[in-house]
Amino acid sequence: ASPTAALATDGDSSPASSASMAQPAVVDVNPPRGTRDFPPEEMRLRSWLFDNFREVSRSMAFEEVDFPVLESEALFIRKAGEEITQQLYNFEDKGGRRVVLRPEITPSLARLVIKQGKSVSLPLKWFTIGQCWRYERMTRGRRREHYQWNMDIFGMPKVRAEAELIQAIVLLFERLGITSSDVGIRLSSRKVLQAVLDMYSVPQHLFTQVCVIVDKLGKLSREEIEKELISTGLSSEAVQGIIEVLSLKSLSKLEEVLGSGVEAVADLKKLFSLAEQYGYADWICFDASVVRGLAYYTGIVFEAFDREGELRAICGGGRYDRLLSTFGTEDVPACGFGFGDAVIVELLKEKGLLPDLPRQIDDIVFPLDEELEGPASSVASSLRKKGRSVDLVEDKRLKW
Ligand SMILES: OCc1cccc(Br)n1
Repeated sequence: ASPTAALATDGDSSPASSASMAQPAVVDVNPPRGTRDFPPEEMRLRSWLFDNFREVSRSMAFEEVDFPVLESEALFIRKAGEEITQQLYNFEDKGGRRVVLRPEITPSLARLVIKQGKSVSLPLKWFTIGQCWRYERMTRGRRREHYQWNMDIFGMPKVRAEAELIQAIVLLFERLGITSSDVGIRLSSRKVLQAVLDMYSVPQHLFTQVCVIVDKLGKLSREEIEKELISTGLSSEAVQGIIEVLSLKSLSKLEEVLGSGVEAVADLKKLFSLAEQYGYADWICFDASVVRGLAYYTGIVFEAFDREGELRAICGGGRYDRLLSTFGTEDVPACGFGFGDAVIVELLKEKGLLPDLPRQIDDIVFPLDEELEGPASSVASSLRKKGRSVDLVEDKRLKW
């Protein structure tokens, strides 16, 4: 019954008279601001997308894991000024604990790796699909929740891990009918920025803050970026050097600037060579401006974007070799990505790639009169036991 009908009953179980049915609902039937309902048709699309996430994860021998949406706030307190930590959906629970609706999943993955400690052998290849939250002033009218597919590898220090994760992303796009002319994957390494900061003797403690600022390239004007960089204490010479290197789109040019034998260049060259072997070289391109906005990335970073339209980031990720030590334990090299459920659906709509997902019923059993209700139930039951989807219908539909 619709909420209106439920609210309009006159105290007993039967619906109230039709006159009172016209009254507006007492409670707002919309979901909380920034959140979504998934009625059957939308839920079929979401399940189809998640089934594709799962099938790619299975094909790459990743194991599914899961975590509470509710996490300790301490897992997400970082000082680098990231948007994600400034929009925490945080509160104090009835036990006085500081908790959050998680804004991302990587810290939970790291927490479980630490919890399991030596009882697991490396490398670990884990995936999960889970809802993530942010509390953003609704001035921008953006969503406050989305579902994210995460794939992460723990204990694989070499670039092979990044190459595996990028293949997973390409396999997903190909399963959905998206091609490398629709979408590209930009990649770089935070070691590029590290090398530039070293050239200008910038103190190491500024590294994550600088990464978070330069991640806004393309969103803020160059002047605003320069102003924010200067405000961290960088010299104008260092700021110009950073902007110049981050505008590079050619690996050979980068090698000219940074010199050969730089680890960043070696890593990227190795990744491009692996990409040829995997067969997805036409999907990827080097772009030194890619740094991603999460403080804990330490190496290669990548993001998929639509080549037309607003160049939205569809998914992104990177290497985070020093996240575990921020939780007080020894580091395990790691890398992973997050892939949201909303931008990809917008892209599929724009490309005319949304699948037709009709309701799936194998049989309808319909008792022609009351005497047949019993036999209809046994027919439906035996068909269901054979695995068929059976809709046992009433002879009268509730009119409301
Ligand atoms: O990717 C940033 C993000 C985090 C949580 C919720 C939403 Br919507 N978006």
